[in-house]
Amino acid sequence: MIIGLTGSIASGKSTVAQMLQGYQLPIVDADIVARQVVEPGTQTLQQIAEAFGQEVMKEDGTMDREKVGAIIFHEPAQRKVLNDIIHPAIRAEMLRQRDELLQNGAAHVVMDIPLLFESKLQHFVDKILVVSVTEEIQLARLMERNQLPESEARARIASQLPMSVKEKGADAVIYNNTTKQSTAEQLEKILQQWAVI
Ligand SMILES: CC(C)(COP(=O)(O)OP(=O)(O)OC[C@H]1O[C@@H](n2cnc3c(N)ncnc32)[C@H](O)[C@@H]1O)[C@@H](O)C(=O)NCCC(=O)NCCS
Ligand SMILES: Nc1ncnc2c1ncn2[C@@H]1O[C@H](COP(=O)(O)OP(=O)(O)OP(=O)(O)O)[C@@H](O)[C@H]1O
Repeated sequence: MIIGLTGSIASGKSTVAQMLQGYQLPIVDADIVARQVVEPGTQTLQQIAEAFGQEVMKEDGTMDREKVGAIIFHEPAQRKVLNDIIHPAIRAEMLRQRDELLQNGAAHVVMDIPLLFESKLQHFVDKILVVSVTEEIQLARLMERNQLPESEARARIASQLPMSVKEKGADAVIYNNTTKQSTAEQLEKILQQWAVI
């Protein structure tokens, strides 16, 4: 079974992904792939430098993530420019990693895709698991984790679909508002229901 793990920014996807790894389930992580496809020397990075200018490049030849983030989380048109360049590369690499795991005998693969709904990638997966939090907790955890002022954190949250839309499209929802223990218990029940464990 291919499980799509999604939710909004700072909802707790990585936290749940770590728990899934504890069940020996292999993960394909879109955020990691998004870093791999812009490594120095890639065509994708070259296209980003052409579109956004040399000022988004660091001296060591890597992409300045902070600068790109400051642009694209505030300007929808610029976000589309970046997405149009980077998303095809991310998709191709994610499918390659998924197929490699399946060929190597994995019975189940988890695909951690923050923008699964925004990018309409439901067809990539068999079941969709959404990690949900209230906006208040999401905001507090995002500000704390990324050391962001409230305005920056709100801009990032606003750049994604509302949590309620993601919950509607889910096969199962984990409510990650309280303890990690509660989250782990909800996850275990879902995996049992889906006969993954
Ligand atoms: C803008 C970038 C450089 C900021 O880098 P940074 O290290 O600060 O954040 P990171 O990559 O860890 O992403 C954190 C979270 O931001 C959200 N996010 C990232 N990109 C986007 C986007 N284009 N639209 C909406 N939300 C996004 C996701 O929830 C993601 O999990 C980076 O996020 C990026 O390259 N984004 C484009 C690729 C993409 O869409 N990634 C999301 C997964 S496919
Ligand atoms: N149940 C919880 N209780 C307390 N803190 C939590 C809980 N779940 C997650 N966190 C914390 O909230 C922050 C966001 O969680 P996490 O990084 O797992 O989210 P994410 O959905 O993967 O985020 P992103 O979309 O940005 O990659 C982290 O600092 C994490 O340690």
